Amino acid sequence: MFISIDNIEKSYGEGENRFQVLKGVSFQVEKGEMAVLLGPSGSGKSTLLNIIGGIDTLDNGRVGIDNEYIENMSEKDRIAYRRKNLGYVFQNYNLIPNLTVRENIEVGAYLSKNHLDLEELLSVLGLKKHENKIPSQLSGGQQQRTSIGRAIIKNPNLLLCDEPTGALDSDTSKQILELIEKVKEKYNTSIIMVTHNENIAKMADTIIRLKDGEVKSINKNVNKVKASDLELWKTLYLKDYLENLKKILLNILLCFYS
Ligand SMILES: Nc1ncnc2c1ncn2[C@@H]1O[C@H](COP(=O)(O)OP(=O)(O)OP(=O)(O)O)[C@@H](O)[C@H]1O
Repeated sequence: MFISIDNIEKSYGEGENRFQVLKGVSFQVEKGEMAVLLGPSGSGKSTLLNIIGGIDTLDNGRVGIDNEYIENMSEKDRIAYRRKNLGYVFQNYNLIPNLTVRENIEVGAYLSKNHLDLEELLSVLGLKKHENKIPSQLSGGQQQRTSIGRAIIKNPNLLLCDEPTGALDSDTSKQILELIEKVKEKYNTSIIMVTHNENIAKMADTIIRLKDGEVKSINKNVNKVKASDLELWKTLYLKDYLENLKKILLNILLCFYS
């Protein structure tokens, strides 16, 4: 097994305020496979991703990539391990504001001896004509393409994506998901992607459902959908509809009690 997440436990706070966020989470991901972590807000998805990415620490359990376990390493080896194995894509891009697209991606290349070819990657990302712009001159989708480039240029074994389309409209979201799918197929990258969107999960090889810090189910996705065929608008429409309904009900209540 390529990526092995074994019995992860994590709590925040002390004494009476102690709150267990992850209660023994285990799953595996094969090389070149995409796993989606699906679950409601507060179920522990981002905490888990941050632990796998070495951004946060765990209380119990272990994370292994290709039989290397980060918990057994010195700080120096841990940094080298992160550089070699991990790329991170966040919802809010986190680009360096005064560097161009090309320079932002190049930052990732300096972290690896085995990096991908920058010119080829700029073409794969569809960013060739924007390469000399700085982030404030880009659309949200172009900024997210740049952040995917920065994460992937070092040719990591594992790409971690935390709600990568959370700040984007449905058309741009689809383009970004198509790009993530293309990267996975071209470079055989393993991907763990966090989302609360059931429709996005349909593109995964494996769907892992989390609830209250526990794994509720792990399913191989036999009816996998290509990113280009995902129906994202339905979810957004339902979300907008529920939001409007909530506002209407609140207004009725306010009228009633005022
Ligand atoms: N640094 C922290 N200190 C204390 N509690 C935290 C910390 N980080 C997360 N939590 C708590 O852990 C729980 C899980 O948070 P997490 O962000 O992992 O959930 P999530 O499933 O990613 O939610 P969302 O979809 O809303 O981002 C939440 O109740 C949150 O308040």
